[in-house]
Amino acid sequence: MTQPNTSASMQALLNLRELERAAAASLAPEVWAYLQGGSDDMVTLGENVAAFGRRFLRPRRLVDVSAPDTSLELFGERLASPILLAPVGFQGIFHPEGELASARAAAARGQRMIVSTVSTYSVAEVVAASGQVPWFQLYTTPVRATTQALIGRAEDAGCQVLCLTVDAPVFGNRESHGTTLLELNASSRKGNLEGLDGASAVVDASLTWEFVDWLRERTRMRIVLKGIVTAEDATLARERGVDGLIVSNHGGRQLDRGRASIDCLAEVVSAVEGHMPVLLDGGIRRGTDAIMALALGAAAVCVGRPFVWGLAAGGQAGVERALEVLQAELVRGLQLVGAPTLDRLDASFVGPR
Ligand SMILES: Cc1cc2nc3c(=O)[nH]c(=O)nc-3n(C[C@H](O)[C@H](O)[C@H](O)COP(=O)(O)O)c2cc1C
Ligand SMILES: CCCCC(=O)C(=O)O
Repeated sequence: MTQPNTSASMQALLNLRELERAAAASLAPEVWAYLQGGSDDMVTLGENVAAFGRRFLRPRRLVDVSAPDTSLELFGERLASPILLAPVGFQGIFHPEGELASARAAAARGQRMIVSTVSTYSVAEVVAASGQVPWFQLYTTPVRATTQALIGRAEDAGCQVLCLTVDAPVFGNRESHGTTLLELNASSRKGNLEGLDGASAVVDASLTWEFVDWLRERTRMRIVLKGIVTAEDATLARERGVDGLIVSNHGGRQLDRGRASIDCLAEVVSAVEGHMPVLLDGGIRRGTDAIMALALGAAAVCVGRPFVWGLAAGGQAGVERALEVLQAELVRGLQLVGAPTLDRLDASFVGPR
């Protein structure tokens, strides 16, 4: 049964699980499988969520939490919330308004969106529709001139932050959704790549750290590497003068049997020694998950599937609801753990069982 796209029906959905159920009912089975799926046996996909479940909060008492504030400064910008919308490609398959709806919702809530290279609508269309300038996620084609033109489009749209995805030299083995990704890549609209030569291949198996230098010479955007999961690579990124990192395993869709994102965070944070912000994505389903990540050193977090559940269930209103639910959980969680502002959080708030 398809849900009516009204704010009122979205308001009735109490948490992300309910939005997930509504999304499942709205999407064709192959689109649902593409959204939910991962690689191989989907061990890492499950771990991303399970690893939050193995951690517990250590709340502090008798702290004045009457004026909670979730704002933060990131790359010279004041953000209202540390929860960002992760880059998710081909959003037009989840709802006809795709990224335009997601971006309008993000703008309405003062939250930042990251637009994928393979977005249905171009980053310029997203800016025009929402009035918000997103971050841009970069997949590279083997043709450097094409990549350069793509970066130019992001710059022309006003983007200040470029997230280079580094966990996809090839695509993961997506048994759960068969050839859907390849078909999408071949047949879906990709607004950012229209009119560019050699734009059908969006990954480049020959990419190395030299490409980060290449990027640095060609753009003034901040460069963030998305997909770093080890201290070793965090150190290399720091030596290359990268501006930020996103600890991520691509929502368990690339390498299977890698560790959960939250299990990779501490070593990455410790390797960068405060020299750049470290973000995290993967498995965040409740405000308390975000609190754990922030307490363990993440400057901010991104959610992927959760906002897409909203998009599928109710377009812009659905994305707004997903973001609203998570933000309300974050605020209440901060009050209940005794940390009215994000800078009060540290690792002492998280413990094992
Ligand atoms: C349907 C789908 C499409 C995605 N497309 C992209 C993409 O185009 N670029 C990218 O860097 N990551 C992509 N990702 C990964 C997300 O940015 C993010 O790392 C992941 O979804 C986070 O995990 P979560 O879904 O548990 O929040 C995609 C994820 C999903 C579920
Ligand atoms: C061209 C690939 C984009 C989608 C993607 O990154 C994913 O399905 O995980």
